[in-house]
Amino acid sequence: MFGLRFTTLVEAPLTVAFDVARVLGRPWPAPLDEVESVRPHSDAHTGSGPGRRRVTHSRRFTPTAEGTLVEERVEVVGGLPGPLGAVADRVLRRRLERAMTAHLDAYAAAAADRAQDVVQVVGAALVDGDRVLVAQRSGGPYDGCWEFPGGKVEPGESDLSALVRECAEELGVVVAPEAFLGEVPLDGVVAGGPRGASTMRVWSARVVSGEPVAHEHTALRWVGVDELDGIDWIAADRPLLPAVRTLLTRP
Ligand SMILES: Nc1nc2c([nH]c(=O)n2[C@H]2C[C@H](O)[C@@H](COP(=O)(O)OP(=O)(O)OP(=O)(O)O)O2)c(=O)[nH]1
Repeated sequence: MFGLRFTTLVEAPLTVAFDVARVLGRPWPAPLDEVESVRPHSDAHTGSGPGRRRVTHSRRFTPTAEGTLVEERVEVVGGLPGPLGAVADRVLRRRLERAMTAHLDAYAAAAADRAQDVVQVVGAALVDGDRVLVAQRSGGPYDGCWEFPGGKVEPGESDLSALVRECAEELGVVVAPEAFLGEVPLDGVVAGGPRGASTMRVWSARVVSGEPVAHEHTALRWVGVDELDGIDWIAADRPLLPAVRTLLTRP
């Protein structure tokens, strides 16, 4: 019995990191059965391995400021008892390590490549003391819903440059991004891409120059922690609220 753990940082949004991992599968021939799958956060598969062993392969996808951190665990149980079994386990372990390392390099490159075709959205949780700025969308499918100021990242643009540019265009202010708060999958079609492929990545930020004015939204509001839940948010944004609440209540 032994276990292996691998971590890979993928320059791709959560959804792309997850979907590409699923397409590529794993670098050994025996198929595994799915135990669970929570797109785009985790999956686990199990099945028979060589020499009457049982193999379980689980993956967890975590958003970070730099990209998606993919943690993989391969657990191998069973096999021959005694010293012979220990030797066989060592050989299999080395084979799996080599195969997984090559596989993960190819995977990271494929996911980064695929990410080029998926338009990303960035959002700013602009904080002033114990309040955060929310903006009411004007027109389109989310007309009247509230959101974080932000928008689509342009080709070749970094997430943070897009965040600063969008806040300047939408609110007429200069902002300084601070902490990465999280990433949520967007259900809809973004910029004509595949449905459900894009995500929004949100940072906390502060206004360093100017006073926010609604250039593109119907209205702006500074809200406190008690008002957060009652707002008619775009549904995709709700999973970010615990992180925003923490921002507003920290001493
Ligand atoms: N800005 C923003 N967009 C969000 C949020 N939640 C959410 O699902 N979205 C979706 C709505 C849109 O499909 C997409 C953002 O596109 P956008 O229309 O705001 O982008 P943009 O400012 O670049 O707009 P445009 O130049 O194409 O008009 O992300 C949010 O909190 N803020």
